[in-house]
Amino acid sequence: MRFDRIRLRNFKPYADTDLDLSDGVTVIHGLNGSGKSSLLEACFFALYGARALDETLGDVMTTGEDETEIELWFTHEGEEYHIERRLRRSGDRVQTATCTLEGPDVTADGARDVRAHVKSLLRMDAEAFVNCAYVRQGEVNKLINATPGQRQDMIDDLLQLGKLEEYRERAGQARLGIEDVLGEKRGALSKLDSQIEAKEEAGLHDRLNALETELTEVESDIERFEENRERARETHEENDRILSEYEERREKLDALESDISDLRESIASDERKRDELREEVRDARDRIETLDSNLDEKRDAAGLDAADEETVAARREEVRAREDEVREELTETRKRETMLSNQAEKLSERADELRERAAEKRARAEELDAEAETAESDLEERKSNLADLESELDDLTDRFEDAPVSVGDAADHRESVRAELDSVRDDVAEASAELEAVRDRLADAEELRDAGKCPECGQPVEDSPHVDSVGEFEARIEELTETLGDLRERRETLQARVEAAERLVETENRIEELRRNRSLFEERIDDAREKAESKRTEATSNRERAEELDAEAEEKREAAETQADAAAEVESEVSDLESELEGLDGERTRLDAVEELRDERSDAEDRIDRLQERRDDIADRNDERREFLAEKRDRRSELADQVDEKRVEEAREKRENAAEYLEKVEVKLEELRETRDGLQNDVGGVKGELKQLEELREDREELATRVDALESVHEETEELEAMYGDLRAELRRRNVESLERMLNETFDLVYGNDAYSRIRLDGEYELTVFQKDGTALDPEQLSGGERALFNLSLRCAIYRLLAEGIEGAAPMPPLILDEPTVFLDSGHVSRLVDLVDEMRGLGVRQIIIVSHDDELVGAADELVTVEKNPTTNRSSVRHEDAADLAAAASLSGD
Ligand SMILES: Nc1ncnc2c1ncn2[C@@H]1O[C@H](COP(=O)(O)OP(=O)(O)OP(=O)(O)O)[C@@H](O)[C@H]1O
Ligand SMILES: [Zn+2]
Repeated sequence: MRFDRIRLRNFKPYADTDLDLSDGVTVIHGLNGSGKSSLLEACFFALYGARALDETLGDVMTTGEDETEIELWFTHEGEEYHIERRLRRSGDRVQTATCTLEGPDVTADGARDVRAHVKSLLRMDAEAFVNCAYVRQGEVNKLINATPGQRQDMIDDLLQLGKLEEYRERAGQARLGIEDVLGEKRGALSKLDSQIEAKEEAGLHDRLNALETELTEVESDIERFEENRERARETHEENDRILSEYEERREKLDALESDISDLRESIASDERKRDELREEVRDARDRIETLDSNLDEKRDAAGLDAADEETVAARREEVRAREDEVREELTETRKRETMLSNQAEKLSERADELRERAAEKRARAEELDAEAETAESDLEERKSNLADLESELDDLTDRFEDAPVSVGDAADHRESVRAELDSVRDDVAEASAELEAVRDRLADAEELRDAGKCPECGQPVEDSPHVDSVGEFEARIEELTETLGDLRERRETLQARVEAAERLVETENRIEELRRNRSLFEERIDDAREKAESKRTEATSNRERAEELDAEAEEKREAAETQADAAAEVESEVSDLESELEGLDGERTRLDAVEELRDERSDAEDRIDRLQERRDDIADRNDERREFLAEKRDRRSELADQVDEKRVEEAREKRENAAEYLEKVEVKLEELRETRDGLQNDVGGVKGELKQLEELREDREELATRVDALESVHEETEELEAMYGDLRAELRRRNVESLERMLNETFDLVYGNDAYSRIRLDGEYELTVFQKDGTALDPEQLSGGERALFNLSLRCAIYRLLAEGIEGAAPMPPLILDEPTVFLDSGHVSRLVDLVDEMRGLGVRQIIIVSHDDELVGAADELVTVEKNPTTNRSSVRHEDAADLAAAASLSGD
C-alpha cells in the first residue's frame, strides 16, 4: 500500500495544501509547530475518520473556518483509491458532511461505511494501524509500557489470532449452555428416580388388595340391610292398609250418624213450617169475611144490584158513553163563548177608538178658531196702517197745489233752475273780474296823469292823444257796479228757487214710495181676510165630524153590550156541563172501589189455595225423609257389626314397630354407604398412584436418553473449545518464536553492542532483555534511547512478521515514524538509517518520517519542507529538488 497524494483545505494550520507522495523514504522536516505532525494526522484521519483522533472533529477544523476538506489518494494491491471527507460547522457542532471512498470496485458513502471498507482493505482498524504502522510522536514506549496481556491482545489482533479466541469463546459458551441444560436434566432425572423409589417402597399393590377385600364385605352388608328394610316396608304398608280400612269405616259411620241427625232435624223444622202455614190460611179466611161486608157497602154506594163483573162493566160502559157526550157538548159551548166575548171586546175597542177620534177633531176645531182670531186681528191692524198711509199721501199731494210743477215733473224742474243759477254765477264772476281790471287801469292812469305823463303810453303828456281816458274808465266802473248788483240779486232769487225745487223732489219721491206701499198693504189685507175665513170654515167642518164620530161610537158600544150578555149566558151553560162531568168521575171511582175489593177478595182466595198446596208438599217430603231415615239406621247397625277393635289394635302395634326399624336401618345404611364411598375413593387413589408410577418410569426412560445425548454433545463441544485454544496457542507459539527471532535480529542491527546478549519474548508475551553476563533486565530498566531503539525494533519486527507471517496478501501500509530520533545520539541515528534501509529491503514500499535530523534528511529519497507563514499563521509544504537534497546531504556531511 502507498499514499499517492494528500490534499487539505482548512485542516489545522493548512489553508490549502496539495502534496504528492511517492515510493521510498520521504522525510518531512520543518521548524517546531510548522505543521509536520498535522500532515501525518491528516493521512490517518482520511483513513479512519474520528476514530483516528484524540481530539474532537472541531479541533481539526482551522480556527475561524466553517468547512474542512481532506482528500487522500492511495494505491493498494495495484488498484487506486480515493477518500474524500468534508466537515462542516453548524452552530456549535462540527459534523461530517461528506465522506466517500471510491475504488475500482467499491463506492462507500458515509463515515461508517468508509471506515468498514478501509478496515477490510487494510485488514486493520485504527488502533491496529497505530500499533503497527504509525508510530506517533511520543508513543515510542507504548508497547514496552503495556502489560503482557495488552501486548498479547495487540499482537494477537494484528496477527488475526483474535478470531480463533473468538471461536474458542463461542465454543466455550456453547459448552456452558449445554452444561446448564445437562445439569437441569440430570437434576430432573434424579428427582424422578427418587419419586419412583418412594412409590415402589409404598407397597401399592398390597394396599389395593386389602382395600378391595374390605370393600366387598361392606357392599354385602349393605345388600343385607337393604333386604331387611324392604321387608319392614312391606309389613308397614300392610298394617297401614288395615288401619286405613278401619278409618274409612269409621268415617262412613260418622257420616251416617250426621245424616240421620240432619234428617231428623229437617223433618221437625218442616212440621213447624206446616203449622205456621195453617195459621196463615186462617188469617186469610178472616180477611175474606171483612172484605165481603165492605163490598156490600160499596156496592150500595155505587147503586148496583150486584157486585159481579158483568153488572159493574155495563155500568161502567154507561158512564163512559155519557161522559163522551158531555165532553163534546162542552167543547162546542166553550168555542161559542170565546167567539162572543171576542166580538164584545172588539166592538168596545172600536167604540173607544171612535170616541178618541171625535175628541181629536174637537181639539183641532179649537186650534183653528184661535188661528182665525189671530188672522182677524192682523186684518184690523193692517187696515189702520193703510188709513195712516193714505192721510200722509193726501198731505204730500197738497204741497204740489201751489208748486210750479205737478207731481212727476219735480226733478226736471230742479235741474233747469240749477242751470239758470250756474249761468248767473258765471256772469257775476265775469263782471267782478272786469270791474277789478278797470279799477286797476284807472289807478295807473291817474298816477301817470299826476306825473304829467300819458296815462296810456307813458309819453310826456304834451302832445299825448290819450289824456282823456281816465274819464272813460270811471264811466265803465259805474256801469259795471250797477250790472254786478243786478246780477247778485238775481243769484239770491235763483238760489231760493233751487232749494224749493229740491224739497219738491224729496216730496215727490216720498209720494212714489207711499203709493207703492199702499198697493202692497191692500194685498196683505186681502190675504189676512181670506185666511181668517178659511180657518173658520175648517173649524166648523171638524166639529161636525166629531158629532158624527160620537154617534158612531155610541152605536158600537151598544152592540158590544149585547154580545157580552150573550157570552155570559153561554158561560153558565159551560159550568153546568163541567159539574156533570165531575159527577160522572165520582161514579167511576165508586165502581173502581167495588172492583178493587172484589179483586182483593179473589187474591185472598188464591193465597189460601197456594198455602194449602205448600202444606201438602211439605207433608209429602217428610214422608220421603222418614223412609230414608229408616234406611240409614239399618246401614248404621250393619257397619257397626263389621268393626273388629282387637285386630285394629294389633295392626297399629305392628306398623309402629316397622316404622321404628325403618328409621334405624336408614341410619345404618347411611354409615355403610359412607364407608363404602371412602373405600372406593381409596382404591381409586391407589390405582391413580400406580398409573403415575408407570408414567414416571416412562418419563425417566425418555429423560435418561436425552441426558445421554447431551453428554455426548457436551464432550464434542469441549473438544472443539480445546481445539481452538490449542490452535491459537500453537500459532501464538510459532509467532512468538518468529517475533523473538526478528526482534533479536533488528535489535542487533540498531543496537549492536556488547552489553546485551539477546531479548526473550516468552509465550505470555513477557519481554526480557539479557545482558552478556546472563542477568535479566526489564525493558523499562533500559535507558531512554535504548528504549526508543527497542521499541522501534519491536515495531519493525511486528511489521516484518506481518509481512512474512501471514501468507498471501499482506496489507503492508506505509511505515510512518513521527520524530523517532528524539532520544537518539548521532551514532544511533545512523543505525536508524540502517533500519530504514533494512525495512526498504524487506519490501516496505513507502516510509514516511518526520524528523529534523540531518542524517535522516540525507537518507531521504524525497524531502518535504513544511513552513508556517508568521503573519497568516498558515502552513505550506514543498518538495525540495535534488540539488537541495544534495546540498542538505553535503551539509550533513560537515
Ligand atoms: N485547528 C487549528 N487551526 C489552526 N491552527 C492549528 C490548529 N490546530 C493546531 N494548529 C497549529 O498547528 C501547529 C501544530 O502543528 P504540528 O503539531 O503539526 O507541528 P510540528 O511541525 O509537528 O511541530 P513539532 O516539530 O514541534 O513537533 C501549531 O502551531 C498549532 O498552533
Ligand atoms: Zn511535530
